[in-house]
Amino acid sequence: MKIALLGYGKMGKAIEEIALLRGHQIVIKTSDEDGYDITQADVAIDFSVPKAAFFNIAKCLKHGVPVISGTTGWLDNYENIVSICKEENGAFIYASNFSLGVNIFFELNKNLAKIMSQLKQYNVSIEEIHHTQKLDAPSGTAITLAEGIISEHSEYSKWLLNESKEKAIPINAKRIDSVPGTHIIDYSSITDSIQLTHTAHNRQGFALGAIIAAEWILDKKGIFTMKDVLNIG
Ligand SMILES: NC(=O)C1=CN([C@@H]2O[C@H](COP(=O)(O)OP(=O)(O)OC[C@H]3O[C@@H](n4cnc5c(N)ncnc54)[C@H](O)[C@@H]3O)[C@@H](O)[C@H]2O)C=CC1
Ligand SMILES: O=C(O)C1=N[C@H](C(=O)O)C[C@H](O)C1
Repeated sequence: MKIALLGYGKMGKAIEEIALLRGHQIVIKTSDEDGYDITQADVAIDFSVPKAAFFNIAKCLKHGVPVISGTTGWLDNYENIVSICKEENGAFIYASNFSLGVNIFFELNKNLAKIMSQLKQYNVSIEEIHHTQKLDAPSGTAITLAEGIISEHSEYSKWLLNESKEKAIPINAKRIDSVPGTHIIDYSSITDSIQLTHTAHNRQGFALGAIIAAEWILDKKGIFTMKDVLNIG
């Protein structure tokens, strides 16, 4: 398939490498919002920056090009994209994390939250560690984890960044050198702690997941998630 890479930074380059190995063609690679004809592509993959994602995704949908977005930090505009996708009868997937491992981790997180909801002596917190170039905090993945806990655990109704309050899940964001992405869910009581950890060793898992999603969406119409693509949970 012919792929447009909207965002040609760390992720764009990792996606290009795996896409070529899988026999795909990169017809557009851009770090700008203009100066290319999106209709040359069968599918677009947006890994850009929070302020550019909405424009990039909307442009694809308005030109009938299915689009995958992994950009984080733009979700205030998610419902607008849903409306555009419906109006244009387009195809769209957003995932805060495209890796298989994290999508399994999302399911483990919800199952654990369901159990811990019965055990009020444990308090939950989330830690996310990323490289120092990351623009947004907390990570999109940490937000998805917090939302997963809130959906299953009656004690929690929101999350807070680097802050503890009743009914809120604290998300502690750390930025260290070149860490690709580590997420830790911690349930602690006075007597012990239970932790679930996902550690990305590099960006290949994110990149492969995004390409698998792009291959999957080619003949679809609608708004999907990685649960639809991977058929897990
Ligand atoms: N969902 C997932 O699985 C993952 C999501 N991410 C997210 O993907 C995004 C990109 O991450 P990285 O590649 O590490 O960042 P990066 O900073 O290396 O690359 C972003 C690129 O976007 C370019 N850009 C700026 N404005 C643009 C525009 N208007 N149109 C297209 N490109 C534009 C920048 O010049 C830069 O080259 C971030 O939001 C990050 O959180 C990162 C890894 C995995
Ligand atoms: O910016 C990154 O690098 C990553 N961003 C995503 C996020 O915000 O969750 C996914 C991954 O953790 C890497």
